[in-house]
Amino acid sequence: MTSEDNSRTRRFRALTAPGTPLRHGLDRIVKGRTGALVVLGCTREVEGVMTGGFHLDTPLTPQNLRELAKMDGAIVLSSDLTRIVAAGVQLMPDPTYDTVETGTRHRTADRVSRQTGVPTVSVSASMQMISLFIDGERMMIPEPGAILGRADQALRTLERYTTRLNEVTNQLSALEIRDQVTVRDVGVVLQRLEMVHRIDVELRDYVIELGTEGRLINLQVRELESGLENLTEMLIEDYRDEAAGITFNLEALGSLSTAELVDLTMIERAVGFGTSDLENQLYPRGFRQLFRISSLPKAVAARLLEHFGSLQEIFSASLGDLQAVDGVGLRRARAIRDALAWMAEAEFDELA
Ligand SMILES: Nc1ncnc2c1ncn2[C@@H]1O[C@H](COP(=O)(O)OP(=O)(O)OP(=O)(O)O)[C@@H](O)[C@H]1O
Repeated sequence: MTSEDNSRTRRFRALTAPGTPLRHGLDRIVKGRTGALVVLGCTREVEGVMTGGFHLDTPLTPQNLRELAKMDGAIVLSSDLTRIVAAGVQLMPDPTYDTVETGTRHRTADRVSRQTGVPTVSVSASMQMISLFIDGERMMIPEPGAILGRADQALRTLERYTTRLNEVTNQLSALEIRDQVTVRDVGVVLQRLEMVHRIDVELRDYVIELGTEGRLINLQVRELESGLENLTEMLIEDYRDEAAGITFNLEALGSLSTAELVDLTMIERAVGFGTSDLENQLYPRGFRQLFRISSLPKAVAARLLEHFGSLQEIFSASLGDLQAVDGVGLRRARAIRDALAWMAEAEFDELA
């Protein structure tokens, strides 16, 4: 599936998520056990398969949808999903479109969606189930209760993963300050970062499917991930060194299977550390550490690194040395020295 397909599917899943008028209407139909076939747009291709029925052009409200679903035939919505264009429509898609669905309602929904490219929704009267047919696929629209259970479980996993990620990131900071970082130490952080990323993607899908009921989950996810937002970019700034053969391609982590992700040598190979020895020492530039000094403007931090070349050099710089950098006066130089001293103390405690 291309990313364009993916975002189209996400859009329609969002449109059928709890809180939308369409979903309210569909839920009422499920409760009323009547079933329905709804075409989510009225293009020329859709008009080509429509016969009979009533032309309405009435607002899409849960009540209207529920009432019109009592009639035999399909309901056709306007392409912006704000109006009901027609009801009681007989759809006549080309029967040569392959479908594995059983039951005429679901077969028709599948064929119409494939033939016209417009998504359709079927509500099964016998199974009390809502399905979305889009781009040749059928997706069940689960009940919010079922998604909430899964989302809750994923949240608990995310909580464990972010705690561990914070732990290994703090350990990495301590080692960076001691100048004792190895490929293994960075590999462990990347491993944990990717695990958090994967569970985050899963949770984002749940949030979309839950619609308005997903707001709390969304807040909890943001809360758990606060402070981790720029970690990927900072690690790249610190460790990518093309000249030394360290490609540090973090996108490659996404191609590792779950089994491969637990193996640090696979991570090292995918990302590209320029060595296969996990105990090999690495020399971070120090972006991540400097950006932790809140009073220091980012531009000045970047200039400091450019001037000194590495965090270790900044650590051993005198007040006078620091002031040689554009934007650093005596006060700022003192603030940098104090912050670094404080950091060193805190990080040595971390390793103790
Ligand atoms: N080609 C079609 N165009 C419009 N509506 C249709 C079409 N085919 C089926 N339907 C609608 O689906 C209804 C149920 O048909 P049928 O019992 O064959 O479906 P089903 O797939 O077994 O559905 P369910 O899972 O709801 O029992 C029909 O009464 C009609 O309202």
